[in-house]
Amino acid sequence: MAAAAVVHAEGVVKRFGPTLALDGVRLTVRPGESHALVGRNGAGKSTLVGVLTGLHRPDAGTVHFDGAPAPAFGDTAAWRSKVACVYQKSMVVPELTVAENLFLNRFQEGERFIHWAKLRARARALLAEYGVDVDPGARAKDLAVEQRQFVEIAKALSFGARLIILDEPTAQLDARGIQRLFDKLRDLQSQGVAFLFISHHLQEVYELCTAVTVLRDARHVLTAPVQGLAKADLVAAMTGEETSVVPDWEPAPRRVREAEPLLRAEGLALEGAYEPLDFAVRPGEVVGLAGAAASGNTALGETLVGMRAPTAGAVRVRGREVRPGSVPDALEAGIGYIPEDRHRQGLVAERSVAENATLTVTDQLGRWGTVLPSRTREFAASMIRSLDIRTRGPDQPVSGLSGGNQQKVVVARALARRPHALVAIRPTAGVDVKSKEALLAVVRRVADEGRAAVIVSDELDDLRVCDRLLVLFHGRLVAEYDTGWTDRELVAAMEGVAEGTVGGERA
Ligand SMILES: Nc1ncnc2c1ncn2[C@@H]1O[C@H](COP(=O)(O)OP(=O)(O)OP(=O)(O)O)[C@@H](O)[C@H]1O
Repeated sequence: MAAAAVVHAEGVVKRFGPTLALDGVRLTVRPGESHALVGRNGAGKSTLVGVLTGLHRPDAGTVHFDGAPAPAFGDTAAWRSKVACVYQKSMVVPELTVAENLFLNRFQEGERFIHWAKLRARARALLAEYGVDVDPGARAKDLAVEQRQFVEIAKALSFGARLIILDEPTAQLDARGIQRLFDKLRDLQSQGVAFLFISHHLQEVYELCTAVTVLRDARHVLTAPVQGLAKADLVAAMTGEETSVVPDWEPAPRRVREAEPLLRAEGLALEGAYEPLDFAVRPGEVVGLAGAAASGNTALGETLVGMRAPTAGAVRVRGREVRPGSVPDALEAGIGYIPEDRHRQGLVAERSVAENATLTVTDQLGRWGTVLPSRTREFAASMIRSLDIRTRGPDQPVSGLSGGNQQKVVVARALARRPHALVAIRPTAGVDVKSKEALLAVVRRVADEGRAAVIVSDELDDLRVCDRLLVLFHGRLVAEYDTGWTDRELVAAMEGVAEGTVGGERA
C-alpha cells in the first residue's frame, strides 16, 4: 500500500548529539487525508517534519513520496515540489504584496524585467485555481493570519506539492479564523491534497482529521482512524499513562476581597487597542483577561508589563505607580511576565536552561556572570521537575529544547523573581495537554501563595483556573464573570454576542 501514499516514512532515526530525537519512526499519509501528528513536548514531531521536508538528514530510514524515493538532501527545488510546511512563524515577506510573495525567486526564464501587471494577473489566476479569495495587490502584512496561511498553501500547491504540513496553524487564529481555515482545508482535501496537522488541541484533531499518529519519546506508538478513538485512549498513547487530562479545577474559595490589591489598572487606555478601564487584582486571585485575537486583551496585558506605554491611566503595583512603558521598572515593581512570543521576547538561544530560567530583562542588558551560582542551578532543577521540562539538564542550551519545553523555561524565568503579580499572555500556547495542567497549576500556586496573577487568553482551559474574568471585545470591556460561567456564554462574550452580560457593574 506504501506506493499509494503521498508520503511514506519508515524506520526514521535522527540524533542531535546525545539526544535521540527519532527512533525508528514510521508515518504514512494518503491522498486527500488529513492526518494528525500528536505527542507531548519533545516527542519528536518537529524533527519528523524536518526530515519530511528535507531540512534534516535522517541518520537511518527511508522517505518516499508517491512511491518514489525522496529527493536528494539539499535539492530544495525538488523537495518543494513534494511537500511544504506552513509554520507558525510566517514565511511570507511582510512588506511585499501577495503577488510578489507568490512569485518570489520564481520569475520566468527569459524575463529580464518584472512586468507588474502580468505578475498580478498570474497571481490572481493562481489564487483563483485554489479558491483563495485574497487581493494579489495587498501587502502581506495587512492580511489576516489565515489569509496569509492560504497564500502560503497556494504557493506550495503551485510548486506541485500535494502534501502540506501545518505546524500548529490555529495558534494565532480566533474561532472564526479557525473555521475559515478548516473550511479551506476540507475544500482542498476534496481535491486530493493531503495534510499533516500538528496540534496540541485535541478537539481540533477530532474536528478536522481522519487519522492520527502518536509519537512518544521519539518512537511511533499509534496510528489509528480518529473516528472511534476515545480521547482518553489518545491521551494515554501520548503520555504512556492512564490518566484523565481535563484539569479538574476546584472552584476557588472566595478570596479576601478586602485585601489591598497587588496590581491595579486605573483608567488605563491605549488608543487604537482598548478603551479606558479599571480593575484590581488582589492577593490570592487569578484574574483572566479574556478575548479573541483583536479584542485588545493582549495589548492590555502588554501594557501591564511595560511593553507598551498607555495613552492614558496608570498601572500600580502595591500602590506604587509603574513608569509607563518601562519593562525594567515593571520588573522592579514586582511584575513577572510570561510573553506570548517566546522567540522574540523570551529566550537567549545559546544560553543554558538554568541561565535563561533566571535571566531577567535587566540582566540581559547588563553583563553576564561568568560562574553559574549553585542556587541558579538548584532553582532550574526544581523548575525542570515541577514544570516537567524535557531537557538533558540545567546546563543544556535552550536552543536544543523543543518548542513547548522552551515555553516552560520562559515560565520558569517569570517565576524566578517571585513576582508580586504574574502576568501571563497565552501561557499554554504550544504546550502539550499534560504539561498544560502542570503549568496552569503553577500559575494557580502563585496566587494560592498570596500573590496575584493575570492570564490573558482566549483558551477556555487557561481561563478555567481564573477566579474572575474580564471579557474584552473590540477594545471594550463587555462582560465580567465570577466562577460558574459556561463555555458557551464565555465564547459568545468573546465573539461579541453576549446576551445580558454587556456592561456589568463596571460599564
Ligand atoms: N537542534 C537541536 N539540537 C539538539 N536537540 C534537539 C534539536 N532539535 C530538537 N532537539 C531535541 O529532539 C527532541 C525532539 O524535539 P522536537 O522539537 O522534535 O519535539 P516536538 O515533538 O516537536 O515538541 P514540541 O511539541 O514541544 O514542539 C527533543 O528532546 C529536543 O530537545
